Amino acid sequence: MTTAIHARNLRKVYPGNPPVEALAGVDLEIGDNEFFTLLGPSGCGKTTMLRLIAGFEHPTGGTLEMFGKDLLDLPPYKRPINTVFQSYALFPHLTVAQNIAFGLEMLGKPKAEIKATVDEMMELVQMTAMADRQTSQISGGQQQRVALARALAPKPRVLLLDEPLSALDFKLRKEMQLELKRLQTETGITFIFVTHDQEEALTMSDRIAVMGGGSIRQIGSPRDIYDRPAERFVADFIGDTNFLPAQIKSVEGDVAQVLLASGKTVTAHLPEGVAREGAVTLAVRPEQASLTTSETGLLSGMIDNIVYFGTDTHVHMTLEDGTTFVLRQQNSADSTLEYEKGDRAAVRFGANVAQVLKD
Ligand SMILES: Nc1ncnc2c1ncn2[C@@H]1O[C@H](COP(=O)(O)OP(=O)(O)OP(=O)(O)O)[C@@H](O)[C@H]1O
Repeated sequence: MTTAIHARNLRKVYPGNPPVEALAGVDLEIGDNEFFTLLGPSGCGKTTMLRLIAGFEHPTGGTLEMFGKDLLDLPPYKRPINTVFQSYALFPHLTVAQNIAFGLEMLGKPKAEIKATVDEMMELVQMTAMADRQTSQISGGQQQRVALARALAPKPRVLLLDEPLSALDFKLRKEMQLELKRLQTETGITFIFVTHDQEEALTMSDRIAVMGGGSIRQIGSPRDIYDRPAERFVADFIGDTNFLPAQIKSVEGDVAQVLLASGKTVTAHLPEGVAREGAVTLAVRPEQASLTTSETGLLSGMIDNIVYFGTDTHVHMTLEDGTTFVLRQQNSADSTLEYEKGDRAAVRFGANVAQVLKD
């Protein structure tokens, strides 16, 4: 993997009383051609990271390189980087084509080259038919496409995207998620995408960095992050998770035998850097568990509520030790839930499904 962006011990402290440490020493390598997402709750430092890469802010400490060259000495306009913001900042009185051409004209490109690039970009974002419309007369989704085309037109090596889909409605956002992924694949440009929406991150990214409190808590593929969260913060932030108290009985490599509150034992995955003995917390996703009878299950309890969601049904339980547990069962023509609210039942999940967490 060729490294596009390399941050080492990157720090940013905003002055104030008290000062705010927005980035607390971040180490990060983003590959060329990657769709890389910075995901985390509000205030965790995502935008600060983007602003440092773009050059709108200077770090308090650490280094930042792009394709092996120091970025920090370069002013923003000399960095082969472009940004798409949440507000598209288009010129409403200019046409689609003029908006896309604007940056290229500022760069002093020859007329013929500008025309060819604008045509190519309109084709790419499927806006050719609307070339002569003013951007005040197109829909939000179309404006988003124009903003993307304008940012891609100077052919930056890295495109920064700061929550670019958050102003769109749910259906359009879904469409644009696929569209963004297609654009990234077709152009081969490194995309660094910032969002606090976990579903957006999971559907589009090659890799995700989950941030919390100014540092990176875990980096991995969407599957790694979802199936193998390394710590409670990540498991809690991404998707729904059941947390179960447990005791480690024995460990072999990355597999642990753990004792549940019911006295039954189950095999769980043990990530690096997690306690290899004593009391731990297990994470189990709602869709990875199923209902069964008390004899065959791992943990018994009472069904508190059953909620129908159309595509699936959520079963809320209180286990014998008082822990709450939610299961999710997919609905289909031949699956009917055999349990009712108030029934006693037990929870079952397979070997290696549960994940031992760092607290
Ligand atoms: N110019 C500034 N001056 C002082 N503090 C700032 C400044 N910009 C950001 N901060 C603080 O730095 C921290 C990180 O902010 P940042 O905008 O990077 O977070 P974020 O993860 O992008 O949040 P959001 O999702 O809400 O945009 C926050 O505590 C924020 O209040």
